[in-house]
Amino acid sequence: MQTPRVTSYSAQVLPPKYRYILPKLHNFPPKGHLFPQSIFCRKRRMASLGGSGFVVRSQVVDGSSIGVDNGICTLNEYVGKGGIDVGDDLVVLLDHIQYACKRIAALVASPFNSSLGKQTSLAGISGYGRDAPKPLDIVSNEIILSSLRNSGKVAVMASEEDDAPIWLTDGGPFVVVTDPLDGSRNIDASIPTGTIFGIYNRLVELDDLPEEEKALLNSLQTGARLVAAGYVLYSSATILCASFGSGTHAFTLDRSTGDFILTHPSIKIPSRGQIYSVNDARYFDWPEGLRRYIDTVRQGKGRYPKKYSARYICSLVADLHRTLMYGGVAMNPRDHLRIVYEGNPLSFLVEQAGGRGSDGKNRILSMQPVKLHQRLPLFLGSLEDMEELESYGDVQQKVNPGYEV
Ligand SMILES: O=P(O)(O)OC[C@H]1O[C@](O)(COP(=O)(O)O)[C@@H](O)[C@@H]1O
Repeated sequence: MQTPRVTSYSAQVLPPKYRYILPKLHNFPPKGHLFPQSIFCRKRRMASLGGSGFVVRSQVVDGSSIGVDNGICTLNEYVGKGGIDVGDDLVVLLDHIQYACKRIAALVASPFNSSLGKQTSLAGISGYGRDAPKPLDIVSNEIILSSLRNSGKVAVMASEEDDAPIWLTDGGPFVVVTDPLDGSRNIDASIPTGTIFGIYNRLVELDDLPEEEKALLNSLQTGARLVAAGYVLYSSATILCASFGSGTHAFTLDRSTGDFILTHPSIKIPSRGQIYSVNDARYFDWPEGLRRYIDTVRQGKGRYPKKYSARYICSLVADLHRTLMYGGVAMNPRDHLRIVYEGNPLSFLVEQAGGRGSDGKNRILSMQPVKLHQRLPLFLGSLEDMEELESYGDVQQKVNPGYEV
């Protein structure tokens, strides 16, 4: 199996001449979010669930009712004309992303995934060291690429697995950034993994630039420009969590019908959690501020007078999903995760759920990426926990020795 690797464009760095221009382009088009507030999903009997007691609670999102007691609402219905109506182009794109993620879900759960993982010809691509793409990353990347291409709606795809963005369709209205299979180092132990994606509008004012250049510039949009973002968690359940700019909503795959069903409308991250999530074997490489913060909250001496617990799966999507559900902070304080594929989409989801995403100092969504594969410290979580953490000032891990695992 071959992976297309494009290497030509000068290290995928934003050329200096654009550093001032790109943020200005970001006023186009105005981002007063695309979608109307009124949300209604049509009723459907839960035939396939056979009265299992599965209930989508009626909730209020921005004053509108969403979900129907004892009824179900699929992702397609949610985003379609009877739902929030994100527009036909985005509906088509989401349908293709869903399909790709169902294929990846099947792949990671397959009895054959471990033999795939042992195709050494695909592993150990030189120069990547510990971050060498695993075969399942590569297959997942190809699945997503083919779905985006087939959608006809994507001008450019930038993937963590590719050196450069891939130009797909002239006139495609969207730009998709993705980490096709995050946490894949866990796959042999059947620990959860996830796909992360972000969707931007194509910047039409760049259309006349050479392909490589416009592909890069479109991919380096700030997170504040996201039209939609999401992750798919491959775990005991397959959960697609997404935001289209008005709240964060999770849909669970019903394996009997193949539909993603709205199960967690309008997720609100608790303003406080009692959980911190970090690889604390790195404690001795942390700066003083981060050590003090963790020492303080685990003794119950922080602003919230309870002892915090540690939870760390080492699979970003899973750690974030738990954080959205229970609150707290999920962090990787070293320069490891990437702003374009992980930082921006996940910060968008957290903010839409009422939390905060930062690099320990700055709001992620306001940062201008200057490199496609730019890495940064990433802190995502409950508003009050994040404020407390940031008040320690010095929380970014600057030394980053080569960890083996
Ligand atoms: O080794 P660390 O610093 O704990 O990093 C673990 C993190 O790296 C990831 O595995 C992503 O790294 P890769 O992009 O190299 O796969 C996340 O899923 C996880 O949260």
